[in-house]
Amino acid sequence: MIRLEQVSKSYPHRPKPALQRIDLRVEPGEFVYLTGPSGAGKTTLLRLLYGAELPSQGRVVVGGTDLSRLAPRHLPLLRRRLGLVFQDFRLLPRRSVFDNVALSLEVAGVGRREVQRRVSEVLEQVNLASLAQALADTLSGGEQQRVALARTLAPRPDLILADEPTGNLDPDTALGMLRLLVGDCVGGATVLVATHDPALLELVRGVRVVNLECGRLEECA
Ligand SMILES: Nc1ncnc2c1ncn2[C@@H]1O[C@H](COP(=O)(O)OP(=O)(O)OP(=O)(O)O)[C@@H](O)[C@H]1O
Repeated sequence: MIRLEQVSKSYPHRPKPALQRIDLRVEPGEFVYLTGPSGAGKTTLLRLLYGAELPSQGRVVVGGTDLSRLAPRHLPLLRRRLGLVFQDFRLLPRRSVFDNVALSLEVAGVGRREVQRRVSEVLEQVNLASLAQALADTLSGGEQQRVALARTLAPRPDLILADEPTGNLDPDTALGMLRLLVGDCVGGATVLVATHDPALLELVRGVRVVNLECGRLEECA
C-alpha cells in the first residue's frame, strides 16, 4: 500500500533534512504506529504520503501511484482514496453530526439514499447514532473527534493517515479512538497513526511500531 524508497526531504533554509534516506513498506490492511520525538519528521512523512509535499530525493508510492511523478491535477483522484485524521478536525459547528458526515459523501458524488445508509452505518460504528441530529458544537471534544473519524471513514478510504489523532483527548477517550482505528470500522484500510506520545503506544498492543529519530527510521520489535 505504501512504499518509500530512499526518501529524503529538505526544507529551504533548514540546515538539516527533515527526513533522510527513508525506506518503508506498509502492506494493505496493516496498522502502523509512527513514533518519534517532536521535530523527528512524522508530519513531513505523512505529508509526503498525501502529496502535500514532494520528496527532495527518492520515491513515494501509494497504492501503486508514484507520487514523486504525479502531476498536481491528478492529486484529487488520489486523495479520494485517502482518509486524513488530524488533531484540528474542523467540523461545521452549526450543522448536525449527520450533516457533517454526509458532506464527505456528497462532495464525492454519492447519491442521497446511499448517503443516508452509509452515514447511519458509520455513526453506529463510532457509537454516535443517538447524537445524529445534535449540532456539532454542542458535543464534547471526544465526541467531536469521533464525528471527524466518521467523516473520514464514510467514503471508505483505502489508506487512513492520522496525525496525533488523540492529541486533545483524555486517556480513556484516546483509547476509545484508537480502538476504532484498529478495529473493524476501518473496513480493512491500511492505517498509519503518527504520535509523539509514548503513552499512546501502551494503549494498543501488538501493532507494528516504526520510530523516527532526527529524520531517520528504525523499526521497533
Ligand atoms: N514547512 C516547513 N518549512 C520548513 N521546515 C519545516 C516545515 N515543516 C517541518 N519543518 C521542519 O522539519 C522538521 C520535522 O518536522 P515535522 O513537523 O515533520 O516533525 P514531527 O515529528 O511531526 O514533529 P511534531 O511531533 O512536533 O509535530 C522540523 O525541524 C521542522 O522544523
